[in-house]
Amino acid sequence: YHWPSPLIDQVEGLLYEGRGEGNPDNSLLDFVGKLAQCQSGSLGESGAAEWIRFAYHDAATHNADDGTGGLDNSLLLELDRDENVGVGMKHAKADFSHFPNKYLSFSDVTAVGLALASAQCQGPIVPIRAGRLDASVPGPFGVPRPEQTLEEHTESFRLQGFNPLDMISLTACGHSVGGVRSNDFPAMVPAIPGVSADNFILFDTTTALDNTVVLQYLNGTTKNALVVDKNATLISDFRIFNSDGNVTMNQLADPETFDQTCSRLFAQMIDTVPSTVTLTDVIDPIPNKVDGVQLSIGFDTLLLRASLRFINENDRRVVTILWADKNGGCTSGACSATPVSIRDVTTTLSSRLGLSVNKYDFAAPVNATTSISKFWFQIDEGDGSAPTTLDNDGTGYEIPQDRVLYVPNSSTMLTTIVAVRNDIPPSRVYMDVYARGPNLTTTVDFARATDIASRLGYDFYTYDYTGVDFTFDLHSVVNGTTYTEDIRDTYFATNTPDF
Ligand code: HEM
Repeated sequence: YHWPSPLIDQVEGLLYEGRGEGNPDNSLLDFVGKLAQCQSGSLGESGAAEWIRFAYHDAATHNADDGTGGLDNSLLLELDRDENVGVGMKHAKADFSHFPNKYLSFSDVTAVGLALASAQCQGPIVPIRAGRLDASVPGPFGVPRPEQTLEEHTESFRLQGFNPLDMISLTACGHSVGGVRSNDFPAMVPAIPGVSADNFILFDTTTALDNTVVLQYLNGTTKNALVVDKNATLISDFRIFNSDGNVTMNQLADPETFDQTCSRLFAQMIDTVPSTVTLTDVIDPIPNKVDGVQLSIGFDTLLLRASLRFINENDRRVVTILWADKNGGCTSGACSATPVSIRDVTTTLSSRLGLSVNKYDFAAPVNATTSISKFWFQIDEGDGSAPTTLDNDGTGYEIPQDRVLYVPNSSTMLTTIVAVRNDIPPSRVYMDVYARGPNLTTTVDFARATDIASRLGYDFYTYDYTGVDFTFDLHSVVNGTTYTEDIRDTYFATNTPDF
């Protein structure tokens, strides 16, 4: 791992760190807030269950014989099919769609969603890899339906890459959360007369992703509609669960076996990708991670924002950021700073791994004339050992340019403000907009922001973009050379602490 690694950085962040802003629901982009919905609603609907079903339905159209399909986001193009019926699908789509960008595919977000859903609902820890690619055309039909025969289901799981025993286990793992909705399967789940058209029969009596569904099936108390429905055609779970004489279900009655099996099969399911796709190694927590790097402009100085994240807590730890000016030295005489805040950003997943994730935030004043070329950190753990230097394996953390800078504190979700060096006037200032997806949505030119006075050798430019939730690259063209600020996010417009 070497910083920056945009894909790894983002997936690792989504998995192991929250936003730590006190009120996670403030943010459109907060996975943890959405995941409070392990169970939500009076009927027991579960956001986590919706995310897991979504992941399965996307992966389920893999064809192991020719290596096509799998977790590739083709599901978004297949949601009008009967086999993908359900309001839960639309919820999951809406939840995930705030996250993809030019580095992060929708299908990687879906995989992360499954891991977070499982962790949040006391289910197994699921190892995550990244690098999935999103399909641009729908895939074949093939998601299993309740009315199909055991033979059809066995063949369908074979094509997905699962043997008949895996089919039993994976179905039990999936059907340990959520349930069947009357709106989606009215033949199985009737509306509650006079009360609600929207009825919901849970697969088991706990909201946890645990083996209760197995135990209740084995002891005959199950209410799982796919086991006990009076229409024998629709009881696909019953046919699958007892297809080996209940040997597998009896094994899954042991909680540890259930957890290990579900971890393995969920991982296999989300790693089911077209044969042309190569996934990264499993993404483990990065011990000392730099992120949130943003050179911006304050009133008297430039401002270098950056965070250093640790996965263990230490009250005695002292962290200093140091930097070199444009010429590699420190002619301004002031090139170090201490943190402005220390935040706990532990997620359910990281806490279940025994980690205590905390961020040291810096907003370092950088002389606008001498500027900055790179930064690094000194860490004193306060335990008597010698302080250590963290410098990205010797290269330092580089700031590639200071010609075009995002100004998050002056920007809003609707108005993007950038600062552009004015010693040599740019011939063009523009941004490439990615509206939460891998593909370029549009390119727009900035206009001078006449209401913001120039300062520190920078002019200000503005653009009102009607899409409120997007990532973007900024560019300034100077003497034929294009300077670029890679992947900024409207998220920071309202969520950058005001130092
Ligand atoms: C033969 C195989 C399967 C059949 C026929 C099947 C069928 C169904 C049906 C009919 C529902 C109700 C959906 C609704 O009312 O909206 C459902 C829900 C669900 N299924 Fe499956 N399923 C199968 C396998 C799986 C697998 C392998 C997984 C995941 C590993 C999975 C995960 C889920 C989840 C999490 C829900 C609950 C969704 C919610 O509460 O919103 N299913 N399934």
